Amino acid sequence: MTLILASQSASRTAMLSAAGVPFTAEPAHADEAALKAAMAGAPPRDIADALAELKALKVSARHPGRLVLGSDSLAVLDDGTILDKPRDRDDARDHLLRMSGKRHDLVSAAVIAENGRPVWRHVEAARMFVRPLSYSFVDAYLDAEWPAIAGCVGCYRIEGPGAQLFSRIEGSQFTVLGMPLLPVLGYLRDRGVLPA
Ligand SMILES: Nc1nc2c(ncn2[C@H]2C[C@H](O)[C@@H](COP(=O)(O)OP(=O)(O)OP(=O)(O)O)O2)c(=O)[nH]1
Repeated sequence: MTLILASQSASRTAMLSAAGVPFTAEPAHADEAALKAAMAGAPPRDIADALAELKALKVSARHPGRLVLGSDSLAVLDDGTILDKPRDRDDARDHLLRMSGKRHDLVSAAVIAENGRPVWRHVEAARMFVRPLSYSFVDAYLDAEWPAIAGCVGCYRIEGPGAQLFSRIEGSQFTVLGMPLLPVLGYLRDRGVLPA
């Protein structure tokens, strides 16, 4: 049985395709803003988990008997500030300068739902150590990467020139790309979607 990915994220669909997972993608069109507002002040991992669950449950309700995977990512600064995707190029510049020379966490959550109920969940964080960034570097980076990074929390494509932003990363690159892929693959093996 093929998995349904409740997402319109190019990065998430690319990850599952590259990993050889049989799936179809269907956007959830969930009201993420309302949930984020309702959970203001909650731990970022709980927010990412709840958003992933919201997407998975919404699509699962439309597909009885199918496994549905929802995912969400947040960038969390060391003072607890949560950064979403940049509104525009100036917002991306602001995000990058706020992250310059500091560590932030890229938190990615995944929830799998079946028959409208969550049956599996996992949250992971990658620790991202941004090197000190000059204004000229940031402006040249945005000249090259805007608007390609418009859909990316953290304002980088780690698989692309975004790698130049970091002195070190701790954790899985998959988590940065948009989901804790290896635990997801483990559950899919448990459920017979992938070969053991
Ligand atoms: N290709 C790439 N994408 C990244 C990177 N870092 C973050 N992203 C993307 C993955 C997700 O599409 C996006 C996180 O935003 P969300 O979790 O709200 O998902 P999005 O709205 O894109 O799609 P979805 O809610 O799943 O339909 O940021 C990266 O380094 N490379």
